[in-house]
Amino acid sequence: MTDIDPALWEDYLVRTRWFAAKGRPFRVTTSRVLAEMAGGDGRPVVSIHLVSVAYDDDEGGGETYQVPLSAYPETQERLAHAHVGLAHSERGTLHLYDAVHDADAMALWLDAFVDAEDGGVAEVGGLRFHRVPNGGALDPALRSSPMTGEQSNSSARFDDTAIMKLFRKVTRGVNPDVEIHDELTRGGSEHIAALYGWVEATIDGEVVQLAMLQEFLRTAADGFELATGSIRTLLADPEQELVGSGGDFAGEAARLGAALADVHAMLRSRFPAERRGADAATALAETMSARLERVLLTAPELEPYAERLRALYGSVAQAGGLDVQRIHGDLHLGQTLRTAHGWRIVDFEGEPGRPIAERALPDSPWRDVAGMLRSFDYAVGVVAMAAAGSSDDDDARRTDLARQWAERARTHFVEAYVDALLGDADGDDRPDSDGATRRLLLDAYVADKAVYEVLYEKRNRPAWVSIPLAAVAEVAGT
Ligand SMILES: Nc1ncnc2c1ncn2[C@@H]1O[C@H](COP(=O)(O)OP(=O)(O)O)[C@@H](O)[C@H]1O
Ligand SMILES: O=P(O)(O)O[C@H]1O[C@H](CO)[C@@H](O[C@H]2O[C@H](CO)[C@@H](O)[C@H](O)[C@H]2O)[C@H](O)[C@H]1O
Repeated sequence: MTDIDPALWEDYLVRTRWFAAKGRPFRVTTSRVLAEMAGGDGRPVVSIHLVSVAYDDDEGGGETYQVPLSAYPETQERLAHAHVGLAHSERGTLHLYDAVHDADAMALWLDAFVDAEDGGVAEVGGLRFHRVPNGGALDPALRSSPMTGEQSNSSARFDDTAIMKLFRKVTRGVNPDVEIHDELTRGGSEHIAALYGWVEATIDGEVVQLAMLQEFLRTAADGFELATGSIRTLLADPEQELVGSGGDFAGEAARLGAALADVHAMLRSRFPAERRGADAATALAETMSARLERVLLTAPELEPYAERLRALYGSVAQAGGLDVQRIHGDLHLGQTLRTAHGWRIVDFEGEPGRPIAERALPDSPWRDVAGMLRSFDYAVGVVAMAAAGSSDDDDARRTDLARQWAERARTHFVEAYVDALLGDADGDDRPDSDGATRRLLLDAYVADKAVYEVLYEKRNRPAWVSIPLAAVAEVAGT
């Protein structure tokens, strides 16, 4: 494959969901072909490109993205929606498509995983395909289809058997999603999708992990869809009482809280975890304050709440200590799936905006708990936004019911989490489980997440900024 014109990459990147730079000025600095998998038998040649971008704004910085392309000498009507552009090679003009959408291309990944066999490794075109011992059996006849949800990465499922997530932002070293899934799979966690394998390569002597293969959860329903569905059910009949109605989410929220506590307990036992001293609380407060000051530059609408938030973070600095362990790091309802066998948590990659090395550091589990609390609030906010404009006499009652829904979901989630935490076999009182510290940390993490979301929404879904802004106003007590 010959080099691809930077203008083609720039035009393509802004059309994708996974490109993080929405609205920021950027340029493609380099692109290179990392690996190439030969086609044949009606399959395309697939080349895996690494495309680096630099940002031309005050924030600066840059990222490298993985872009696998399938190349055909003729245009492919079936892939029109995934067309990337044209390239010129010694083989003539090639029509390039996003390989994740191309079942004939994804078959090359599947074949390589099949060749790796249980617990083994296969090398194909510069990539290493690893299979975990006792992972699922893989049939080479499985057919892939791309997942269609809003994603930071790109996934394709192989029928009902497995799902492969291709990491879009590429960083050197172990990917936290692979690392955590590997440990939790070995530990036999019931609340994740088991890891089947992963793909990696070596660049300048360092490992980069490019994709992850997991159990496909056939009966899964997205947690955020379930929550918004439950609110819609509730509001459809504003006469009804929440408790005991079909729209009450308290039971699901409690089961989710217990599932998170179980995952946290296993993470505590399989990764470093410790009680840190006063310095850790001060450092946490500084990190939260630094985020606030950074986001204020782009979101001046946060200014009226800034003083109160600084005071809240100031109290965190006085907390005296902090229990830390490996956590999820970007937990929200969209990272949870309700299956016939209970809740599962997915996507342990951490917060997409943070450097990968930072995401693997031990952190407070209350960050995850707060992430879920924010998500209950989002579910209510999204339903309210969809209903805006259509007003009737029951509006006040609906607002009240939605508020009750969020309150019950929050309370049941946290109570079940804390109950499971305190009932943990180790019997000690970690992490930060005294009530006052917990409430302080939860408030601060909720505020910090809402501040993060203000920036996230401004860049990705400007119409949604009002949801986290309202949360900031609430936590700032204004
Ligand atoms: N093991 C799985 N089985 C079924 N669906 C899954 C599985 N893992 C993820 N999904 C679906 O794919 C979506 C995106 O997965 P996720 O890991 O969150 O990707 P990203 O890192 O791109 O955000 C999830 O919200 C879920 O709907
Ligand atoms: O799932 P990702 O790792 O890509 O997380 C990013 O995108 C999320 C949106 O898809 C974003 O989550 C925010 O919106 C959700 C509703 O769509 C809501 O449930 C979350 O509470 C809210 O934070 C997440 O913040 C971002 O990192």
